[in-house]
Amino acid sequence: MKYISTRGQAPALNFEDVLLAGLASDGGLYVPETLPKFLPEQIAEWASLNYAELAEQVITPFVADSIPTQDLHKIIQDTYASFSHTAIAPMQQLAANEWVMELFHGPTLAFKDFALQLLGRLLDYVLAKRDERAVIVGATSGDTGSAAIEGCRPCENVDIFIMHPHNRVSEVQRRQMTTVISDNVFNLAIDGNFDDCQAMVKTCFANQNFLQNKARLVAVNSINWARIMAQVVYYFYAAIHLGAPHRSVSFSVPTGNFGDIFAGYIARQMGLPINQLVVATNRNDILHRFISGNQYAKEQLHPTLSPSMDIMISSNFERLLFDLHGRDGQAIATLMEQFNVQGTMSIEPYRWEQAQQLFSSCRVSDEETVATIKQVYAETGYLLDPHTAIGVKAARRCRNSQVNPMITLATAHPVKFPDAIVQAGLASPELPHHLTDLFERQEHYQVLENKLTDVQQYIQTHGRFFK
Ligand SMILES: Cc1ncc(COP(=O)(O)O)c(C=O)c1O
Ligand SMILES: N[C@@H](CCOP(=O)(O)O)C(=O)O
Repeated sequence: MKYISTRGQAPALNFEDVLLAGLASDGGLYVPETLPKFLPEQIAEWASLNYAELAEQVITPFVADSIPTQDLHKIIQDTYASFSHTAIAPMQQLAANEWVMELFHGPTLAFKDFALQLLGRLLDYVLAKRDERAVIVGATSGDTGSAAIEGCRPCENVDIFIMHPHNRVSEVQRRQMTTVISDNVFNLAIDGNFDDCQAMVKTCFANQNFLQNKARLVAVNSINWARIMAQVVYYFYAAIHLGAPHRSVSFSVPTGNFGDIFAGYIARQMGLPINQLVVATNRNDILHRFISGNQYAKEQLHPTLSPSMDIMISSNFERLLFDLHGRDGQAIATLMEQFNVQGTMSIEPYRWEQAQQLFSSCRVSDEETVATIKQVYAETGYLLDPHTAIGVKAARRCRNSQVNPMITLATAHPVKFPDAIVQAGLASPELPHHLTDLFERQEHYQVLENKLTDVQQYIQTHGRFFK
């Protein structure tokens, strides 16, 4: 399968090169040139598969030209063996036709493990085969960081530098990253917000001279197509569980960088009967303002009780725009340039209306988040994390059918965000066994100014490949 850039000027690549590429050389994001499509009969045959078996079916067409079947089989089996629940992504029913899918049974207790446990193994495999070394530079609002560290730390040929916004992630999230002591793991607390960190990652890809040809630069954020690919699987898993392909389902997705919900959009393009995708945002609502009013405009970023979604510039939104513009790379290059200069964009109404046919959106305040945690707990005894609560609230407000099951993605375990749980008047759950001593472990991280040159210099002076 070939992958092309959303800005139309970078060379088409195969999966292996896309995995290692991060951003395309023209600043765009890679997407498959054509998506694999599954027929209803084929999807129906998958009803008896477990998660890893299903993942193999869904992922194979994306990687077949780079990874032999038996190697992929082993990589996927190992990936999901690291999860603590035998169902991998269990479903919980809240009410009639209302479900949550728990995506927090991986090692770092957030949905990021689904893709980053796989991505680490794929990287290790490809780098070893090519005898190459990689420097990962990643940005996190809290969850990608620890999942990437956990997924990539065992990779012999990888150094991993993760930037998080200083004092803007939860203490559990910070400790999950900073207590990992390994000579290839580096945590940087940046005096800025997540957008600042993400912008530095993208600038590093645009100009890689700072690496002095010592290693290649690799992305662990959802700009890397492999992240999206792995996340497509659980949409199939949930939908089949609830009757697909014979029944359509809807999803509500707590959204920040638009990666997770974009994976749902891709699943639908591949043949999964999805009726509605609800974009659930916190106060940082740029995506809600686009879906509801065709206005994609930068505003100040505010800290909230759902810190992982404190994001303004949503990387994967460009992938959706590409499709809405008939996959015209030049049009996207022009649009993104306009957005970079003016900080705002709208698209032609007929294109926006096309998006509205599938996507709905809702902004949920901190007060509503806390009230939802409280309400759902009172109704069902089930404890939501604040991000999932935003998804549930948005689902209840936006759903366009009571007949199709509505599934909210439970993107993180509540133990990661005790502030919101306590504000809801509830007791924060206990840390799972492998993290019980998290608060006693020693932390290692470097606070840096929000300056690219400082970050790059840090990488040069600390990275193993520069010695
Ligand atoms: C717990 C949690 N929920 C939701 C999101 C939003 O996901 P996405 O950025 O893929 O839209 C994130 C971070 O990305 C997260 O960490
Ligand atoms: N919420 C994320 C932000 C980064 O998003 P990504 O999906 O592009 O890696 C986080 O927790 O770090």
